[in-house]
Amino acid sequence: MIGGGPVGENAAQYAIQGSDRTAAIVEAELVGGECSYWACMPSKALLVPGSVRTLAQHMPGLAEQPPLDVEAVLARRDSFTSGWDDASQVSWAEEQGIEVVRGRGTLTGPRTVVVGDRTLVARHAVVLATGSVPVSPPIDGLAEALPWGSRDATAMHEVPGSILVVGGGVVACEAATWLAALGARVTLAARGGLLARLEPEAAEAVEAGLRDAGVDVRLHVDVQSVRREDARATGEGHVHGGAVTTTIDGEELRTDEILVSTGRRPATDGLGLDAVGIDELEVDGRQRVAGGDGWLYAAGDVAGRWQLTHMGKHEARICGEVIGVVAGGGDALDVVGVDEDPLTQVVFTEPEVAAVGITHAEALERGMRVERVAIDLAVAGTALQRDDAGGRVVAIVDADRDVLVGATLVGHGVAELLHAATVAVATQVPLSRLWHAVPAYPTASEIWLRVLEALRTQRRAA
Ligand SMILES: Cc1cc2nc3c(=O)[nH]c(=O)nc-3n(C[C@H](O)[C@H](O)[C@H](O)COP(=O)(O)OP(=O)(O)OC[C@H]3O[C@@H](n4cnc5c(N)ncnc54)[C@H](O)[C@@H]3O)c2cc1C
Ligand SMILES: NC(=O)c1ccc[n+]([C@@H]2O[C@H](COP(=O)([O-])OP(=O)(O)OC[C@H]3O[C@@H](n4cnc5c(N)ncnc54)[C@H](O)[C@@H]3O)[C@@H](O)[C@H]2O)c1
Repeated sequence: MIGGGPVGENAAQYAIQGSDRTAAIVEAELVGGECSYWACMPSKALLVPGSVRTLAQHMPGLAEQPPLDVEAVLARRDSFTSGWDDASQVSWAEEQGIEVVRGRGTLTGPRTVVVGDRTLVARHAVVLATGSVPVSPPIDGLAEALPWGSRDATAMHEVPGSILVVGGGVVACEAATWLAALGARVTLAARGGLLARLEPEAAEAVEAGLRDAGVDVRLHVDVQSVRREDARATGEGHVHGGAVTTTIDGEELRTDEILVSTGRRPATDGLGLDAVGIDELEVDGRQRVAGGDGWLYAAGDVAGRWQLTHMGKHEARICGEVIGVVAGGGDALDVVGVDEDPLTQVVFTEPEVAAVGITHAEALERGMRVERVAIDLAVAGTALQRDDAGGRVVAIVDADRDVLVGATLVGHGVAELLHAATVAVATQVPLSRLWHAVPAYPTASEIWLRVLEALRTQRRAA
């Protein structure tokens, strides 16, 4: 494996488990990758305290909430990143029989990876699991201002008094949420709307939530130039010098810091793809790289299908299984591929967004005869959980096959409601059967009964 993030770890484990094969993970930084140290884990650790406080604020009987104790929140975040020490993950790899090779790996020929002065030659396969790197827009003066990236925001050691978050995707929305909860004055500037790839209900609710939290949300704007006279490389997670002046649609904004969260691209620089005759990295449903002659695989962010840990690990499990089957003389096609598997995602903002499968717009693009149901997230189970319960559920149905192909929930705590919809979408259970899956009372899951009832009403009216 080149790259020891969650995907490289999982692919290695699945490729060798139950066999006498061996695996090596080549890792340039920390085993556990971006996810463990600068992405999923620290970001969620920073978001949970704010979410708990908002819940308490809407729960009669709980004392008035003081501001968050920033030091305690950052210390808890540090415990989730093990102080940026990967010793436990290295031990895990070694226990699985996986060797960890420190350094940057480069392909130099078929099955051959060079790491420093070491050359590793794989008997069966090489898996590219190098993740992704942030992209920075070509804004005048931005690079010279030494802006924060997502690593600074997740590994934050001091909370800037004020910060401009550039971008309208998941990183921007989540980072604006935790920065505001921790006391920063936040402005968010995006060139489009928020969370553009999700149902419009998600963007509307997240925008309202950010505004409620005091974030100045500026959408469909042009960030034209950035000026920072006193830019200093003070280190990751520290404010990088003096004030930043940003021109947005001709208007100047002065903040203590600026965070760039404008997307990521596959980490293929310096990987040596040209040495093995590959111009562009493309994978099939079994994670085999096109043009790789059967020995080269890619999974996770670098493979370019999606940029999510759980989806990358799903690819890794299939990739590892395929490697094992092929090494044992079998056919890769014996393993069911990932092609048709639905995407699941949770955006951990206030309110949360949880989505599976395709949106209404995607269903129409595919030429489906589609039914869309959108109802309020209002059942006894949600109302009991908090006084400001609310939100929406959108269900997308393929009318010809009578199956759910997409669902989006927007509301507090909806993350844990998603898997029921995921099971329905992934297994394509006919809705007539789903009617017999009775949700317990009074739980939030009753919302799925309401969706089916709304669909019946809609059908009767049509
Ligand atoms: C702020 C933020 C929050 C996120 N939150 C979530 C979330 O809540 N849930 C979710 O599902 N996803 C989340 N993501 C996305 C998630 O982090 C990625 O999808 C996931 O990390 C991808 O895993 P990976 O193993 O493919 O890559 P990575 O985790 O990036 O790991 C790749 C590893 O490869 C190493 N590497 C790269 N090149 C080389 C080389 N040439 N030689 C040796 N090693 C190399 C890197 O050092 C790194 O350790 C978040 C992303 C960000 C930025
Ligand atoms: N909870 C989660 O699962 C989670 C959390 C964080 C990140 N992620 C993953 O990480 C990936 C990267 O996230 P991201 O938010 O960086 O990327 P993204 O592609 O989701 O969003 C990029 C945003 O930046 C905006 N943008 C681009 N150029 C701009 C400019 N010049 N000025 C203003 N806005 C500009 C785009 O319009 C878009 O809104 C996502 O694909 C997501 O899957 C997941």
